[in-house]
Amino acid sequence: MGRSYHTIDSTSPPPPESPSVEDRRAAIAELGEALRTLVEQAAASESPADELRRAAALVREATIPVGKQQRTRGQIPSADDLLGGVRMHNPVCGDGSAIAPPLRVEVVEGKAVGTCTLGLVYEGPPMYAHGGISALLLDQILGYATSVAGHPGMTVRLDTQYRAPVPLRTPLRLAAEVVGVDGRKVTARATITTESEPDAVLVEATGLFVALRSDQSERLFGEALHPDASNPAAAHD
Ligand SMILES: CCCCC/C=C\C/C=C\C/C=C\C/C=C\CCCC(=O)SCCNC(=O)CCNC(=O)[C@H](O)C(C)(C)COP(=O)(O)OP(=O)(O)OC[C@H]1O[C@@H](n2cnc3c(N)ncnc32)[C@H](O)[C@@H]1OP(=O)(O)O
Repeated sequence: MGRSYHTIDSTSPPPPESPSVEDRRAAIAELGEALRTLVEQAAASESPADELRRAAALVREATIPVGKQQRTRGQIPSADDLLGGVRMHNPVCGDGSAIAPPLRVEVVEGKAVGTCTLGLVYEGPPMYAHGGISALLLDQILGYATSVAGHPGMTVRLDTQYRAPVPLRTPLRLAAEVVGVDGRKVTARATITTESEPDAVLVEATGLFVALRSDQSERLFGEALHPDASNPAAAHD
């Protein structure tokens, strides 16, 4: 993998050999699945206080092996492949993310189409998703649509219309497509529906994305994109 980690526990010996990227991805996904089950069951839990305290102690114990080798803010995860679109910890799609539903996205007839089910951990109004979570999902699928259309950029504007509440624990469908390109500015639209009623739009959004100039890309991401460049800031988190 050729990437060094900032080790916060210098007493622990390094592993005998680097496991393969595929094996680390599988392990990250396994941990992500366990974490998602934990946070969902915690959000839905009606267990008595002593059970919750026992769980808190177990979780603190589980944090020890996970924390042994940590990357800094300026280091891209070694299991990721940015150009290949692998982002293991993406908070919407990442298999390793405790907070990702995760959203599964594919391209269907030029549109980005996503599916997910939101658990009680995303609750805003009782029984329904928090509005910020809907915006998060929409921003992600809009970004995906602009990327697959060959116009990746950063969101500079996200207009969201909430027409009906998004039900939790109900299979959802998201769809997004690019509707306009004007130089570096790309406009895309997206919707959230349930899978069972794909014509009844619950939330819709229009996103404006701006493709970065190379100087902007360097300024914002240079530290992460050139890990070998001398950068004293990278030594600190
Ligand atoms: C994008 C990738 C870069 C490379 C990174 C490397 C790897 C990444 C790999 C994969 C990514 C994979 C997945 C990502 C998936 C989902 C992510 C979801 C998207 C996000 O979560 S992303 C985070 C939130 N996002 C921000 O954190 C942006 C904050 N922002 C800025 O950092 C600056 O805004 C910047 C640098 C973007 C632009 O720089 P700037 O603002 O100086 O604008 P600039 O001069 O370049 O403008 C050009 C034209 O856009 C117009 N324009 C600008 N802003 C406007 C606005 N708000 N409304 C209307 N028009 C606007 C101007 O008016 C001008 O228009 P005109 O040409 O007509 O004059």
